[in-house]
Amino acid sequence: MYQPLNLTIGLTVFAVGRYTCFLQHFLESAEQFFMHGYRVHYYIFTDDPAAVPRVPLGAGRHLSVIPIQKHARWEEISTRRMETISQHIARRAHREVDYLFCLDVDMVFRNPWGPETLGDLVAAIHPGYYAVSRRHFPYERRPVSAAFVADGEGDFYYGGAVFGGRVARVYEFARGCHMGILADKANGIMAAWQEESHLNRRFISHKPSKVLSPEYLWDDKKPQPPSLKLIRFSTLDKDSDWLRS
Ligand SMILES: CC(=O)N[C@H]1[C@@H](OP(=O)(O)OP(=O)(O)OC[C@H]2O[C@@H](n3ccc(=O)[nH]c3=O)[C@H](O)[C@@H]2O)O[C@H](CO)[C@H](O)[C@@H]1O
Ligand SMILES: [Mn+2]
Repeated sequence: MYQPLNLTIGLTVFAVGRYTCFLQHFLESAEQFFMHGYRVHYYIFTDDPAAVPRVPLGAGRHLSVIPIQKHARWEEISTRRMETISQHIARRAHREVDYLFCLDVDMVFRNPWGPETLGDLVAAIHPGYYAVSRRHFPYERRPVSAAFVADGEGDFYYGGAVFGGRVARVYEFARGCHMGILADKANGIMAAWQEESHLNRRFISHKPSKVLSPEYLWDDKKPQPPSLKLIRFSTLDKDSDWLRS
């Protein structure tokens, strides 16, 4: 239905330090399943451009490698993404894409991810919390944090590994999260789940126009429940200690 609009879909992904090892599988699976038939622009942010594999791309699909610096702590690498994404949209991506998805790299596509995921502002339900009552959501609960969520607030707990939408909306969203992260940093605080906490805070005051089910953000460590018919995008089981050392 969106095809006549001739859209370009951007995808940002970060591969810093040892996380470059995920790129091959990520990109190959994206070529197979992500937005088939659309123009796609991958933006790969990495401290090691030479480590980006040369995955053959289909017609109308582009890949740009954007060098970034490596931060020492993994929490810093992960949370800095909000700043980098918003700067990248302002400088460049706003001219190049209509929609933008921002995804974790330690993941793989297993089934089609298509135009049904397009919306002004898109979030995905975290696979660990779709069947859990709201009071168990792991929101940041310290009032001193900019990511603070009071009891009784919030509809869903979203995963930090997937968000997107129209590029202008993603800019505002990522920038807002970055501002919260900066405020916390000034106070010497790291939110409970890093940028995911800020993302969840912001989605309460700026509700997503579309919420993706855990089909779009699964975790291979979990058994597939009968209610989940199709796994489209899933976290690989990984050795976090090795990756982050
Ligand atoms: C189960 C769990 O614990 N989940 C948390 C963890 O997700 P994850 O364990 O999925 O985080 P992660 O290790 O995948 O890091 C997030 C992303 O940052 C990039 N990256 C990170 C580190 C690095 O050295 N190099 C690099 O490139 C990469 O794109 C990666 O996919 O962390 C997230 C954000 O911090 C959230 O808090 C999640 O809730
Ligand atoms: Mn991840």
